[in-house]
Amino acid sequence: MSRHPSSPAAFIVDLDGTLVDTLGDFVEVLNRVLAELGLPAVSRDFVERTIGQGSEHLIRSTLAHVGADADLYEEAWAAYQRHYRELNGQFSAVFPGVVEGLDRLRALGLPMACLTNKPAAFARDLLARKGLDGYFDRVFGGDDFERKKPDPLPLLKTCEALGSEPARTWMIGDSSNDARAAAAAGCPIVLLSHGYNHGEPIAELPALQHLDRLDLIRL
Ligand SMILES: O=C(O)COP(=O)(O)O
Ligand SMILES: [Mg+2]
Repeated sequence: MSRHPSSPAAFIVDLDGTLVDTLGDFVEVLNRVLAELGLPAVSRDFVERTIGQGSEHLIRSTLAHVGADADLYEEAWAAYQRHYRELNGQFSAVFPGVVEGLDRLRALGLPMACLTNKPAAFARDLLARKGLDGYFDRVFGGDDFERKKPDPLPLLKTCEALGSEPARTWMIGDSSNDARAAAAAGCPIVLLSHGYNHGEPIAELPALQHLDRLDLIRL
């Protein structure tokens, strides 16, 4: 029985910037790819501003940023996959408060999914390597649906998979992609401040809750 109308019935949790600080992985992979292609390296700042919309967007933006020919995309994509598969998680860390926060969510006994724009295979691998895989009934990546966040489709499909109503399925994320997708899907949004929001302050986006750590979530 629900405690009040907006009490959660399920949770959908983003991965990069929300559960795991993966910026180091992205920087390392991209710079290995660029070195292999004989192109200049990119800065951590550039990568932080650019991640969140999936690997295709990241690779295309990176090639454009270093002034490379867009025709290099296929080669860069293949190299990106190879390097990412190999070092996934090695330059990443679980954010403080995440394990405690997930424990608090799990204690409610509600269905939980991880939904990221990262390719699903990399997401599953990263969750397992960081010991976070056991929390989720379902894991969906950017290649599981026709469109990625900020489109609402991935959230609506995930609600369907969890058997939960969007209005009572809380999305927990770190960027405007999560916030826009949640708003369009009709899901309440909880935003974490420690992630990557294209260089914009996340506090400016409307949310049910703004948190500095996941374990501070009000349930
Ligand atoms: O763009 C990505 O690959 C990661 O994005 P996420 O924040 O949806 O996990
Ligand atoms: Mg994110």
